[in-house]
Amino acid sequence: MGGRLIYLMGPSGSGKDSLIEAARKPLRAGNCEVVRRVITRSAESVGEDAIEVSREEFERRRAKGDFALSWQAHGLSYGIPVRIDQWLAEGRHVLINGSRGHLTEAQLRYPTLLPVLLTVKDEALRERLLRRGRENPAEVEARLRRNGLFMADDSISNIQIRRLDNSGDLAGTVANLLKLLSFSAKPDRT
Ligand SMILES: Nc1ncnc2c1ncn2[C@@H]1O[C@H](COP(=O)(O)OP(=O)(O)O)[C@@H](O)[C@H]1O
Ligand SMILES: O=P(O)(O)OC[C@H]1O[C@H](OP(=O)(O)OP(=O)(O)O)[C@H](O)[C@@H]1O
Repeated sequence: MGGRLIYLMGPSGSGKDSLIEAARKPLRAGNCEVVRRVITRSAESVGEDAIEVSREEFERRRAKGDFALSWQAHGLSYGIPVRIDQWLAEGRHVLINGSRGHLTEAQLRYPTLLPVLLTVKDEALRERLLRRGRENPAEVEARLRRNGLFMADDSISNIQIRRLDNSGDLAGTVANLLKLLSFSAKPDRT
């Protein structure tokens, strides 16, 4: 029986990377792999544990079929390595840092994926993005605008999405994620 794809999504700055880092060990212990994304983010940027490549290299890998899923946002390209298919076939669950804008396409390829939406109160989002300090103020505003578009568009709420609030402390969010997955990620529910 195959594993289940856990599709974590949420606005930039909501805490997806922080949550993934904090939950990595218990997820592994629960038979859930976390995949490193391939991103065309410049090498000097700090941030998630991702594989940074040039645009040319990204396109080369995409054309070669290296990605199970790929999308563009914030002027960057993001790819999910195709090795996740092997893990899923072996019965392991896989958690990915996904995109709200790519959810529909992702569901076409993975009909049983579990969509988990990380939310955070509006006022905290700008503050977190600014505190992270990776983007300049204009880029932060662009991310907030993008989030506003998703909030105004109810298309991502047409399917059953598990919501996880990260407005409080991270440890609480980790505990809630693990609780949610221990219930939802069982193979017999796929
Ligand atoms: N629960 C939390 N409480 C306070 N700060 C948080 C929390 N979760 C994340 N952060 C901080 O918010 C910023 C954005 O988090 P990050 O994980 O980079 O978000 P994302 O990956 O969704 O863009 C980081 O500076 C991070 O340390
Ligand atoms: O369609 P959306 O839901 O808006 O998502 C667009 C992209 O933004 C997020 O990345 P990330 O949080 O890494 O963006 P960042 O570059 O601001 O960190 C998410 O993981 C997607 O790759």
